[in-house]
Amino acid sequence: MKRMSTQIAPHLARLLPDSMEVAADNTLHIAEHAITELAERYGTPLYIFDRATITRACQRYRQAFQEQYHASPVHILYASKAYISPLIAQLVAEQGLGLDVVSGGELLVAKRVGFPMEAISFHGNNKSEAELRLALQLGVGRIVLDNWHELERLTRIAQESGQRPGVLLRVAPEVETDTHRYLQTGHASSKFGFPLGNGEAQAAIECIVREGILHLRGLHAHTGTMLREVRPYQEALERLLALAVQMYTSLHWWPEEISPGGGWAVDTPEGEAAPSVELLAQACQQAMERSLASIEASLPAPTLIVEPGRSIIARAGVAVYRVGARKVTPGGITYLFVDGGMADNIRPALYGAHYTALSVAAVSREAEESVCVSGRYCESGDMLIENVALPRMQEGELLLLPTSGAYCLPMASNYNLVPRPAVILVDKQQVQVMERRETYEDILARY
Ligand SMILES: Cc1ncc(COP(=O)(O)O)c(C=O)c1O
Ligand SMILES: N[C@@H](CCCC[NH3+])C(=O)O
Repeated sequence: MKRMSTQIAPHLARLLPDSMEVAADNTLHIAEHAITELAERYGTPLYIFDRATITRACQRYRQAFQEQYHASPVHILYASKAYISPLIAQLVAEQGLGLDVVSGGELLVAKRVGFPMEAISFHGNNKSEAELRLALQLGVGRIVLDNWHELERLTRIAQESGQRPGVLLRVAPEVETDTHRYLQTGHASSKFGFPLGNGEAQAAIECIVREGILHLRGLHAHTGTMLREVRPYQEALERLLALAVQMYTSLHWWPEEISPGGGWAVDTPEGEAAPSVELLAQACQQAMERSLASIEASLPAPTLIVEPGRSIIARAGVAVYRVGARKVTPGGITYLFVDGGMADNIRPALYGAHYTALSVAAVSREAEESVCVSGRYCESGDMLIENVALPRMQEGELLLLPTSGAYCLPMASNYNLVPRPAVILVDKQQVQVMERRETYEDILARY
């Protein structure tokens, strides 16, 4: 194998999984498996996850917080909405991380692998009665309450079952973030959380504490995703702690746990590097220190919970498509049609997210043309990449899209009744099928 840095521009190499290399024949390999062979064996579109990259990302989070954050104990929960399968849940548990789930489905994946339930936070803004009952039955560590309806629903279920579930109160901390409008979650008019400014968060805490039916373990906020600044994390922590002080004064209630959520950015194809996780850990340390120093009473620093999703899994995953056709329009646009598209990756259409692509078999060949990588779906907006420079690719060649590990498959659909792709997890020893390719039988079985 050759070092990738001599074959691929450094800003592109940084987007690839740790175990990806360029072989002597100039084709891409992952964990010593030729991508061309994996595509032959498992078909395309194929999503490939690199075990080593995920493991290191988990370790990096743990180490960064161990070294930079000393104010209180820390729990790192992997946000499974970014991508989950039983194998990923197992891997994350082996690395000592907990899990953030957002539905009964994600919770059942955790259950299937015997994930420690105490290490799970159950999120969502409209958890059903059945989902709440499931969480209670499984003994989930904390249910994150989003609104009054959930509070009432869970209180009733807890009374009926005689259990006292642990809960966090999700607060909309009124913190602005510099990210796509659809990715902002902590502003005053966010759909998530109890508003802070109008006193609802305070009233909810009072209600839970006075009733004593639920065990209010702490406070939670999540301000957005693809965040490159530490400011929203600091502001969220400071506002949550200020709220805690207010509630201590009025109720003598103090949180055991506090969370500024997840949302840390990853490197972009445009060459914008994500700030380090160490920086995030330092920022949390500063915010906790500052806030606690301003409190007169001597109160213990709450355990910190962080919930990274994208920054654990995005770079570990690549999508491999086969080129089916090319078309040059009279207007001069060259389309490269691939066998997947918006149904396995809605992010470009939904958020205008940018991806880049490499030719699997001709990595270091000079770019010869600018193309629009377009999917197979019946939508003009089905463009995975509007404009990317590539060597001239022919029908049958393989195209690889880096940083496809987060929020592509979890948002995949059966649009046009196309079966969903196969997903594999690789390391040097083995290739494991995480999700078999969906079949027409699977699709028809639902009718
Ligand atoms: C409550 C909560 N926690 C954590 C995350 C994970 O975000 P990210 O994948 O950007 O780290 C999200 C998603 O935005 C979220 O809504
Ligand atoms: N699905 C989004 C992130 C939403 C995270 C959940 N609040 C994305 O692709 O970036």
